[in-house]
Parts: sequence; C-alpha cells; structure tokens
Amino acid sequence: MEQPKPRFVISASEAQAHSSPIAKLLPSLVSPAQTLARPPISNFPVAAVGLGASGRIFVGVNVEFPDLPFHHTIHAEQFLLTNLALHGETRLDSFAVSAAPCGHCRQFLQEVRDAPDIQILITSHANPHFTPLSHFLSHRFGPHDLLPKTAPLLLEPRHNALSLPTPIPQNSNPNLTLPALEAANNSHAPYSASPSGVALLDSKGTVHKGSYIESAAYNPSLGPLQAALVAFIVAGGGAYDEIVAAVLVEKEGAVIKQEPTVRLVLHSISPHCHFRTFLATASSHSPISS
Ligand SMILES: O=c1ccn([C@H]2C[C@H](O)[C@@H](CO)O2)c(=O)[nH]1
Ligand SMILES: [Zn+2]
Repeated sequence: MEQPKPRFVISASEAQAHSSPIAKLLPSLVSPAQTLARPPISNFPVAAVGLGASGRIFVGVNVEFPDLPFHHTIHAEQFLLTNLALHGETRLDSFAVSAAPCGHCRQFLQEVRDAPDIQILITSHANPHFTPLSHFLSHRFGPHDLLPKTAPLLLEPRHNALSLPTPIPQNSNPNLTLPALEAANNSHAPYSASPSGVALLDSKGTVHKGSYIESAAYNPSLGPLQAALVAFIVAGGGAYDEIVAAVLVEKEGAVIKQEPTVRLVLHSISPHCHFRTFLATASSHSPISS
C-alpha cells in the first residue's frame, strides 16, 4: 500500500477532499509522520497529528539534541501546539499520537482554552479511540489557578506591547530583529511576565520565528529557540548548521532571562551561527508588565 508523503501542515480543503472521515484520517497520518521525528538519542520517534478549528491538520514530532541535557528536548505534543500557534490556529480540537502523552505534555496542553475537551487517540493501543484530555489528566492544575479568567491563553490573540529603541540598534539585522520582536510580542509568558522571541536565518535566506511558551507548572515551558526550531523544521530545514544567524528579543529587566540558554543551545547545534540579543521595553499599558 502506498504511504502518503508526510507533511507538517495539511490545508482544510485537502483534509476534506480525503476519502476517509477526519476521525480515521488523523490516526492514519501518524505512522508516516513519525518519519519526520528527530530522535537521535532514544531512536523512539513520536508523532502527534492534530485537527485545528479551521479544519487544517497539523503534525508535531519529537526533537532530541545530542550533547545537551534532556530538558531541551521538544516533545511531539509541544511541537504540535507550537505548529498551531505558528499558523495562527486558535483551537486544537483533537489529535492522534503514536504513544501515550507523558505527564509533561498532559500539563503543557492545559495552556489552551477548554483543554479538558481536547480529544486524544493513541494509535499504539489495542483498541484506539478518542478520549478527552480530562480522562488523561483529572484534577488539573492550569492557567485558571494563576491567571484572571480574561487573560489570553495559548493560541489566543495577544500583543505584549514590547518595542525596541528606535532607530533599531546599530549593527543589527532588521530582517531578523523585527521578526524576533514580533515573536516576543506573541509570546505566551503570563506567569513570569518575561516574553521573548527568536528569529533564525538559514543559509537560503529564509527567516524562522519562535515565541517562548510558558506552562502554569513552569517546567514544561518551551523556550523561544525551541519554538523557532519548530518553525525551521516545519519549513523543511535540514541540519541545524544551516542556521547562520539568530536574534533573541527579550524584555528588559525581566525576571527570566533566555539569553544564556539560547546562546548555549545555539552554540551546540550550530557552532558558527552569529547570535545577538536585543532588550525590548514594555509600554506601561502592557497587560503583562504590571
Ligand atoms: O509525551 C511524550 C513522551 C515522549 N516523547 C518523546 C521525548 C523523547 O524524545 C522520547 C523518549 O521519551 O519520546 C514525546 O514526544 N511525547
Ligand atoms: Zn511529553
């Protein structure tokens, strides 16, 4: 049987044109999507294939980094949510995944509105069927424990009101600095009020943006470089040494600083990459600058 060629985003019209209904289509895409994973340490490829509110289908895979501590790993479910955010998708309806989501991922998924209703199917189970996230993680701890109800959650529109000194600092590459600022303004960092974003330039001249994503439980958070690497991989990026330049924008005086971590990870995965950081200021009416 011919396997469909795996991709990271499938348009709503393509998904609808398929002969099988979505509930069958999502699990059928998991096995081919596992070939997109990058697990050089575990050799355990994970793929999560999700349906967004727009009818588009998104893929997430796990990404491991040799030479770096485990906590830099990107889980398939984190990749999936980052892929949705990257494409402006506002809601995750359901996903099929090759293995049971780990505790960190069950927690990370709490960052979206109505998280308990996300339907999950585990393809490696004997009798795969969709079950709500509330079944996998009952008595949840989440954004509602720490934030006002009106606060924007992950995938919801937000603007962190960050700006850079004008004109943009000398020697900066505006092709990267402005996208990194945009990414920082989209960052979901309500728990630390320390939004940040990364823009990567590859050897073909393409820019890839990533916004830092926090978890209410802190540790499952996904760094801005990891988020930008998701964009790089989704765009068909190959080896990480194709990344030739990177810019981080983070908030001046913020309680959390990404700079040393981004520098360390970049140096490990793309040693010759040129890296700069710019500090942004938040205007006083920023919803997260209290
Ligand atoms: O929920 C999970 C559990 C594990 N993994 C990945 C992380 C690591 O790369 C590998 C082994 O744990 O599987 C995921 O992507 N999602
Ligand atoms: Zn996980």
